[in-house]
Amino acid sequence: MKYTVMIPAAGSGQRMGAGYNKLFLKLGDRPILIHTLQVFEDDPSCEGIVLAVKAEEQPSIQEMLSEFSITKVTAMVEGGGERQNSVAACIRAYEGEGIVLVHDAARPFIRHNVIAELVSIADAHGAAIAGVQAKDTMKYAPGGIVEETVDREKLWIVQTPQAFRYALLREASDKAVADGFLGTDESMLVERLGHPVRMVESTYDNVKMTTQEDLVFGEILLTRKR
Ligand SMILES: Nc1ccn([C@@H]2O[C@H](COP(=O)(O)OP(=O)(O)OP(=O)(O)O)[C@@H](O)[C@H]2O)c(=O)n1
Ligand SMILES: C[C@](O)(CO)[C@H](O)COP(=O)(O)O
Repeated sequence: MKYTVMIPAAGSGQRMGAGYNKLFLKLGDRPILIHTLQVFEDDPSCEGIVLAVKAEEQPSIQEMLSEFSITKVTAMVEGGGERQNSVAACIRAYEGEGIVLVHDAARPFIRHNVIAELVSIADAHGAAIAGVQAKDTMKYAPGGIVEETVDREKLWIVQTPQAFRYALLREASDKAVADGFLGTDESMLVERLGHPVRMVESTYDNVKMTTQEDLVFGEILLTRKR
C-alpha cells in the first residue's frame, strides 16, 4: 500500500540546546534529518515526502538533500511557529489522496515494519498512530500533588508516524485551524472529530531526539543498526 509522508522539520531545538535546529546535528556521519529521510527514501511504498522547513534553512537543506541523494522530496513548504502549523502547511500543500503519514524529522529510528502496519490499519480504519506501552508507574499529579495512580496497562506513550486517510486528516486540520485549537499531535485533531484512532505497537528505540541524552542513545542505536 502506497503512502506519502509529511515531515515537520522547522523546529528550533530549544530543549537540545545546540543553539540551532537540532536536525542539523550529526548522528554518526550524517545529520539527524538525513537519517530520518533515508528511511522513507529506502521504502518502496513511500511515493513522496512533503517537508516543512524554516524559510531561512531551505537552501542548506536543499544542499543536504543533494549531497545525500534524497530524491523523494516532492514539496518543501515553509513551517510555522508551532509544530501543528508546520504540519498544516504540509497538509495544505498535498494535492493527492489515499494514505498519508505525519512523522517527526527528529525520530530517525522508525522501523519499516511499524510503518507498514500503520499504513495497513489506516487504510482499513482511517487513523492509526505509533506508540509503546508505559513501562513505569504513571501518576496524575496536577501541581505536583499525586491525585491518582493511573492503570499503566491502559496507557500508551505516543510517537509518530501517525497515519490517516488524507481526507480525514485534512478535515481535522482545517477544523482545528478554524477553531483555533492547538494540539501536540495530529491524532488529537482527528479525535476531536469523534473518529476512532487505533494504536499500533512501535518500538522503544523510536526515540524523538529532544535533549542531549537522546543523542547518546542515538549513537548507541546507530552502532546496533550497522
Ligand atoms: N514549529 C515547529 C516545531 C517543531 N517542528 C518539528 O516537529 C518535530 C517534533 O518537534 P520537537 O521535537 O519539539 O522539535 P523542536 O520544536 O525543534 O524542539 P524544541 O521543542 O525543543 O524547540 C521536529 O522534527 C521539529 O523539527 C516543526 O516542524 N515546526
Ligand atoms: C507528535 C509527538 O511526537 C507525539 O509524541 C509529540 O507530541 C511531539 O511533541 P513536541 O513537543 O512537538 O516534540
